[in-house]
Amino acid sequence: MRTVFAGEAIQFSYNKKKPVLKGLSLSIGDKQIYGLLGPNGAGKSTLTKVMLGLDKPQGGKLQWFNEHMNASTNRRVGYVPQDLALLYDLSAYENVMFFGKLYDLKGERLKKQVRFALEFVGLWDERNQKPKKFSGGMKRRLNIACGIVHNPDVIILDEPTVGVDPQSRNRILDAILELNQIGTTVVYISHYMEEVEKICSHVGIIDNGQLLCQGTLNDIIQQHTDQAILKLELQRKSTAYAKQLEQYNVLSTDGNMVEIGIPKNDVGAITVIKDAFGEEVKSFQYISPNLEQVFFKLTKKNLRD
Ligand SMILES: Nc1ncnc2c1ncn2[C@@H]1O[C@H](COP(=O)(O)OP(=O)(O)OP(=O)(O)O)[C@@H](O)[C@H]1O
Repeated sequence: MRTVFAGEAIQFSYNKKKPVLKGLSLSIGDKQIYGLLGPNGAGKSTLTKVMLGLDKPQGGKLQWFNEHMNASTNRRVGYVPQDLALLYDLSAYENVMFFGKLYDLKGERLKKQVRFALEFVGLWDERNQKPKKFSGGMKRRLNIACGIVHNPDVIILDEPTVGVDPQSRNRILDAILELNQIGTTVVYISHYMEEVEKICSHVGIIDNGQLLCQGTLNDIIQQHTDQAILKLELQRKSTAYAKQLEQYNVLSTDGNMVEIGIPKNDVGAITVIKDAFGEEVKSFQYISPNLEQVFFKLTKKNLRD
């Protein structure tokens, strides 16, 4: 696998008292969809700014495409910021043109790329409208078109689905998958665990300015989880079964709901527990180990805390 980004022991602080990135190392491989996860304040945006060369690290080493960052590597990286970066008095077409020109595109190539970007996000028919009339989802899609107009090899998207309707969200996720299929490496920052599980091939979890783990989605789930969860809905309040529940690894109880941790590859445990409660079981649900569990185990926080 070719590495497109390699960061080693990156250190960064806005002021001397409080380091934000504390010797963080991570690597992103060619054509990956790399999900960058971390609780609020973990340092994701700061890391992104350092990766883009907008902030200079005080220590460590970083390389794009096996080179030190320079004007030519910068041109190969696109960025879609969390805050919409649009010019509201220009049309959608003019917005994308503007960003294309910033990357030195000209003439026919510029026009072709603007058309490609707008078609890609499904806004070609609306190209002459001004974004102030757009819905939240359309603005987000235009933001993405501006980030991909120069056909970057890597695109970094910072929470691109925040505040959009489900239809636009699906369009955005499909567009990201399509971009990846045509060879673009994607760095995807999101607070939505289910989105990361749906589209990302690789995941890195950071907290407190350090990388806690990185790898393929499957490897991370396998390595950092030891149990699955069986959710039981019982006929009576869970307190009525206190004695019976003693022998299990009860994770939580709420009314007549009980969550029991079971060894992740021990499917037989489900039958044993169900049989033990017999008619008392109203319904049950098996939750296989997932990224949310890994995140909670490593950070002791929920992603949206
Ligand atoms: N411009 C700044 N000046 C001083 N401190 C900052 C600045 N920007 C961020 N910080 C601090 O750096 C730390 C990391 O913030 P950062 O925005 O990188 O985290 P994040 O993981 O992107 O969080 P979120 O998920 O909330 O966007 C936080 O403690 C934050 O308060």
